[in-house]
Amino acid sequence: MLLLRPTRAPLLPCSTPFRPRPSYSTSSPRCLLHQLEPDSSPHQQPLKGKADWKRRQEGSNFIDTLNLSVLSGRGGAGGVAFHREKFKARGPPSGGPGGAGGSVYLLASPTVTNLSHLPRTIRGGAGASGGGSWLAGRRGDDVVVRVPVGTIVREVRREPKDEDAAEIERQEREELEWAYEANRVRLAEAEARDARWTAWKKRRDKAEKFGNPDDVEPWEEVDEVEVPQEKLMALSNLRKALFVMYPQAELEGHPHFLRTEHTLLSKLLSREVDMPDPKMRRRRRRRRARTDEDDTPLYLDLTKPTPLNEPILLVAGGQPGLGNPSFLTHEDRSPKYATRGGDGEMMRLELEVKSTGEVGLVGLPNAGKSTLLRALTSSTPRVASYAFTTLNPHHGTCILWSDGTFSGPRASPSSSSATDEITDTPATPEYFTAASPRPSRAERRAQQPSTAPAPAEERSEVLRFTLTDNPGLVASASLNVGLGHAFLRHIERCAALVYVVDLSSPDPLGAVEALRTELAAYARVKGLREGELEGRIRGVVANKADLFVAPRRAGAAEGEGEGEEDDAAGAAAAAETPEAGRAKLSALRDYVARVSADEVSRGVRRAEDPIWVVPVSAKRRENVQALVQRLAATVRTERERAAQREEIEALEAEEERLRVTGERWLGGEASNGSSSSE
Ligand SMILES: Nc1nc2c(ncn2[C@@H]2O[C@H](COP(=O)(O)OP(=O)(O)OP(=O)(O)O)[C@@H](O)[C@H]2O)c(=O)[nH]1
Ligand SMILES: [Mg+2]
Repeated sequence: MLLLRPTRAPLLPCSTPFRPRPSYSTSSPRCLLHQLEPDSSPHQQPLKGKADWKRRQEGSNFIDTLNLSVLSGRGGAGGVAFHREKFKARGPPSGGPGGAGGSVYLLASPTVTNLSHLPRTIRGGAGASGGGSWLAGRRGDDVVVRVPVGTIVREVRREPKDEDAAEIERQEREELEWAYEANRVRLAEAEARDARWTAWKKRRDKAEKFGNPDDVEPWEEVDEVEVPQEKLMALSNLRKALFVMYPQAELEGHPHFLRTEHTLLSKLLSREVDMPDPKMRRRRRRRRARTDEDDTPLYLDLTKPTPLNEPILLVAGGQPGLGNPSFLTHEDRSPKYATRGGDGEMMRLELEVKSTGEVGLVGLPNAGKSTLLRALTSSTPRVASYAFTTLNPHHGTCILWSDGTFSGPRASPSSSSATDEITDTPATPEYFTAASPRPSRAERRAQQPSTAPAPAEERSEVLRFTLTDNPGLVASASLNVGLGHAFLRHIERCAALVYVVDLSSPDPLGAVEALRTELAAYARVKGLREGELEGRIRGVVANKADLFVAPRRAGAAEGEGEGEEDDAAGAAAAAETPEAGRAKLSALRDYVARVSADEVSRGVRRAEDPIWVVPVSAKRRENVQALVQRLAATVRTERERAAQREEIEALEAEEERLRVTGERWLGGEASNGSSSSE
């Protein structure tokens, strides 16, 4: 997590210091900050557009990569006002402080699944100006950007060309120096005039009291010192950007005002506060570095949901301006000026969502991944008998109960649909094609049984894990061919992967081989460890096993002798006998065992993680119970390993902390020792 406010001085010392909103904690360490990932390769950009286009064609507005700008709001100006009351003609200054600008925060939320709800530019609200009667201006509205869990956030810095930046910087600095110089001359002049006036007034009062007032020379104004026009101009411009004046206030020769101005200009010169940008000449300022070593581009990997009360600060809102009571001093009883608010900041971000399911389903198009997800969870991805039905990842939760059954979170235990065959999703939604109009909600409610389903016998939840159905992989997806990386990025995060192959296809072994090759190639392209993705494969689901069962053969046999077409169908069906299915399955098992052993020997896979093979029929939900048991065992092992890894990391971090502290302590002792010996 990030610091929520930069530790930056307000424009001027102020009796009411700016405080962040109390609901946000500022204590979280900035643990996820890394250097920019090396692989944000520009060649992915056109294909990203292609993936989004294809999704839109299918009527989906899923967006998993997005470039956006976040801008925080400007702080409101302080108010310049004086209290007015009956019988009190000249009340004290009563301008309220301005409102702070709105900040922009980031929150990884499990309630969003993609980035389609985000506009390209996100702005925090501007703070309102302070009013009279000590009324503070309204704070600018904070904005919380919600992104899915699993989003990677990278800051993109587009620095202006070196010469431009240097030229603007030089010009700004020169104008500041001129303004400072002009202010210094005018301040010295005003202070001298003030001193002269005090002395003259004293003499005149004395003469009026004790002698002849005519002895005192009349008051004479001294001509102003010549200051070059451009310096006066620079001072006047900066004054407009820094202060709000009371209408028709004469502050030109006012020593107290000039002194305040001098303080502020000195702070600008020493870079304690930022230069104001009244003309938005440089558009918006980049996010300020919180500390010197903190000026690396932001990189966040949001693998866990962010606590709601601790959103991550992206850009802080502008500081509020101070009202004129802040400048009340013994000498200046009616300050006729207030400061303007600080500018907001801007940051350009590149967001990339990488899904974080625990078990990812990987397979060629049409293998039945979506059908399998529908069979195991209550998620309802589209199912159809053509390739690339699924274009973005779908998540589902599988719950295992103590009585050995399983269900998705919404599935009712008594629901009969748990055993129904999963049919393909109709191309056109039913309510467009249905002859009779769709029943109203009231009618549907009336049709429902009046009594609630009987509660299931006592059972408790044993395990709950998430499954991700991913779009189908094609050959050369790792080279970003087709919609390659747009699909592959979503399997990078799954703790365990499972291949789904169509057992009825001519070459299921070839399918496994193709998937392995793609994963290995993608891992290489992404600079992952060798075998990183292949090593995560835990099993193979041999789907569509129902196509090998007797009824089909029997159905085909019925058609025998009814013509040539039927002969062809009969031949195809003959290939799909249970014996053929068993032969294919055992060939697949042998092949997978060989692959597994090979990966163990290459050091990519642990010996205790051989790849299992489970034949299922996702469509008919047959043998899925055995599959769930396998998946549950895998998830349990992975969770144990993750917990162990976290423990080891925590221990290492603690060791490192002790080492650094010890070194500091020993270093301190050594230097003390040497100084005492001297
Ligand atoms: N007979 C039979 N058909 C199945 C089975 N599983 C899936 N199918 C059919 O296979 C076709 C493709 O299923 P999908 O679940 O859409 O396949 P997919 O792998 O998600 O495909 P993509 O999303 O395009 O990658 C559909 O027509 C399903 O009805 C099964 O176990 N048996
Ligand atoms: Mg699918």
